[in-house]
Amino acid sequence: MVAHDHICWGGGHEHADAHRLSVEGVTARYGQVVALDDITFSTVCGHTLALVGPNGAGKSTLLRLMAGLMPLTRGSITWNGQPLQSCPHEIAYLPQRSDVDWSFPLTVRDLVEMGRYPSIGIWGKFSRHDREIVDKAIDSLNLNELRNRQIGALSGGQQQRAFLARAIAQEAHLLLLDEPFTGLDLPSTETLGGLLRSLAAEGRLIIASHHDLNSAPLIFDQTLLLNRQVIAFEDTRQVLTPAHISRAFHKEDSTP
Ligand SMILES: Nc1ncnc2c1ncn2[C@@H]1O[C@H](COP(=O)(O)OP(=O)(O)OP(=O)(O)O)[C@@H](O)[C@H]1O
Repeated sequence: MVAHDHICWGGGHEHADAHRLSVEGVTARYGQVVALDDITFSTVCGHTLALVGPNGAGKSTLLRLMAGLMPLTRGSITWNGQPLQSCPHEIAYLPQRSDVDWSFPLTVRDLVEMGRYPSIGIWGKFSRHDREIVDKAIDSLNLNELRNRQIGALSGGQQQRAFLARAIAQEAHLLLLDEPFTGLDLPSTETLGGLLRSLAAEGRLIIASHHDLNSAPLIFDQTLLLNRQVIAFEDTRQVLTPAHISRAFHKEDSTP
């Protein structure tokens, strides 16, 4: 059950048998543009991981690669040693809000039910078990009162919660979120941050692109700082140092 309204401090919640994501030597191009060059990192469920870097650093590209929405030029992405693309049911991808057609006629419940499609197929029949999972996902994200509302008529924070409910209904362990905090006010940011920490503590791996360096340590226990290449990776407080940030954002390093 996810019902936290606060941002908590501290490290991730690793379990001995946690699922492992490994990204090794990943390179990706758009034509002649090298968007990512030799990216390597590895982590396990139980963590919230921020992708931080300047505009054009490759954050969205890395999320799209992991979601299987574009091909790798080189390298591999594995989930417990298997190609990640062989486990599509494990991946829930939440695009940037600007990439979603909010005018599409879809209620919150319709959206959350879509989380069951990877298991039952688009034309599959909903069982009582599927309906229970959908109800539970809606309930756990406090969306009961909004279940029949069109997704275009939700606030930004409610829209993110609806997409998270879909991911929970899917029973995915890897949640890939593209700039989920963009446009949210402080209370909504705190609510969503607390939810992400709770979802990770329940055994999922949350990876999100993030622009706000101040809130990053409050929400994410791990950070991958990148600018086409990896600048630093590991605990957020050790990654987001002035020296690393200067390197990533191409500023002068003012540290002695
Ligand atoms: N469809 C595309 N065609 C060509 N080049 C692209 C395309 N999408 C992204 N790029 C380029 O790939 C690089 C990485 O872009 P990406 O969107 O992954 O960066 P980002 O870190 O998510 O940026 P932002 O913070 O601005 O969202 C940039 O140089 C960008 O111009």
